[in-house]
Order: sequence, then structure tokens, then C-alpha cells
Amino acid sequence: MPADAEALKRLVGEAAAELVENDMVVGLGTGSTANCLIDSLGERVRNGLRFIGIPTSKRSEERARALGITIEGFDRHDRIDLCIDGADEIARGSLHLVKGLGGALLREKIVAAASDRMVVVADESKLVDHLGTHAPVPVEISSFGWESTVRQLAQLGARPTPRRDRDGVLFVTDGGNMIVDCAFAPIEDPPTLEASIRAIVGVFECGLFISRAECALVAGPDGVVRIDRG
Ligand SMILES: O=C[C@H](O)[C@H](O)[C@H](O)COP(=O)(O)O
Repeated sequence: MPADAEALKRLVGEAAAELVENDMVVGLGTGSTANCLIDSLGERVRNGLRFIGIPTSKRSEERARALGITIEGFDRHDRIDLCIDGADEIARGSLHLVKGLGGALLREKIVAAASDRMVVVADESKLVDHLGTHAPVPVEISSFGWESTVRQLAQLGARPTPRRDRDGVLFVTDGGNMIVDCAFAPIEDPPTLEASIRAIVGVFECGLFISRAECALVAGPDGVVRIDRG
């Protein structure tokens, strides 16, 4: 079995692509693992699969379109049958997630919320006992008044860092907003923290995904394991 990270992502992308059936409406995630899923779906489309993709970012949309996947939007669809997306951390048991290191968390959460089922795909390095162990919680905020919003995030106990590119320019999301990466000590109560972050005026969404994933497909040296929410 492949052990390097890229091979594991391809493996889990292939496994997740098998969940898609003809005529489904499918939320397409963002990130390197979701890219492997999209590539595998492109292969299946070449072999005759028909489905509609609703992407969670401009880059996933471009990748999917280039592979011949049909892309539509919420103007055509009220509900999504299945959303498949990556994660930065997956809590064992609860399957609460941290997402958004790729900057797509707001669109990802909108798509997840509109989906009947969410399946998260990852390699085993993303499994943790407590969220916040390795990854900060990305928070998408308004660029107007961002300094005030950042101060309020710090009052929740975070060490907030506005995300910038290599040249020091503030990162801009697909929706034209900012991201603040909020490092917390391991998070004891993710649902309460999510509610507290979302209550701050100026915050659009945070990268904590609470009880949204029905199951995780996790790739390791022994293959892909399905973990259901406990
Ligand atoms: O904004 C990005 C997304 O939440 C990604 O799904 C997440 O960062 C995982 O990305 P990757 O599969 O590249 O580790």
C-alpha cells in the first residue's frame, strides 16, 4: 500500500469518487485531497458517469470544468445529495472538523449545510484526539473593521494571526473577505467555541465544522478505512 502523503490522497480520492452515482448533485470540496477526488470523478465522467457538481471554490470549479464535470449552482438546486471535502483536522469519535487552511471555509460550510450527507476525506495524519492540536481555526471576517474583529477573537483566548501571502499582502478569499488564523490550545468544547466565534460581529464563518460529517474516509498504509460518527 502507498505510504507517502500524495499517494494516500489519491487512494482516498478514488475511494470517495465511488460514492457518486448517476444524476446526483455533489458538493465538490477544496484542497489537495479534494483535488484527487475531482480527478477521480473526472475519470469516471470520461467513463460515462453523469452528475452535477457544485464547487466550494473557484479553483475546484476550474479543475472540475477542465475535466468535463458539469457545474451548476444554487440557482438550479435547493439541496445537494452528497458533499465530499477534505479537512485540516478530524476529531476521532465526534468527527468535528477544522477546515479552511486553504481559505475556502465559508463556501465549504454553505455547501455542507445544504447537503444531505457530508463525507470527509483525508490521510491519517489529520486524525486528532482534540481539535486545535496542530491546526489553527481559520475565521473568515469582513475586511472592514478587521482590527476590531481580531481583538474580539483574542478575547476568546485565541492567538489570532491575519493571513498574508509571502509578500505580506493580506489574503483575500473567493468572496473578497479576510482570514484570521486563530490558534487555541487544544479545544475542549468545539461546539461552544464555534458559537462564540460566530457571535462576533464582523465574523462570517469559522472553520469549525460541528457534527456535519456523517463519516470519514481515512487513508493509511493499510488502505482506506471508513470511520462513522460516534
Ligand atoms: O480551505 C480549505 C479546505 O478546508 C481544505 O479542505 C482543507 O484545508 C484540507 O486541505 P488538504 O486536503 O489540502 O489538506
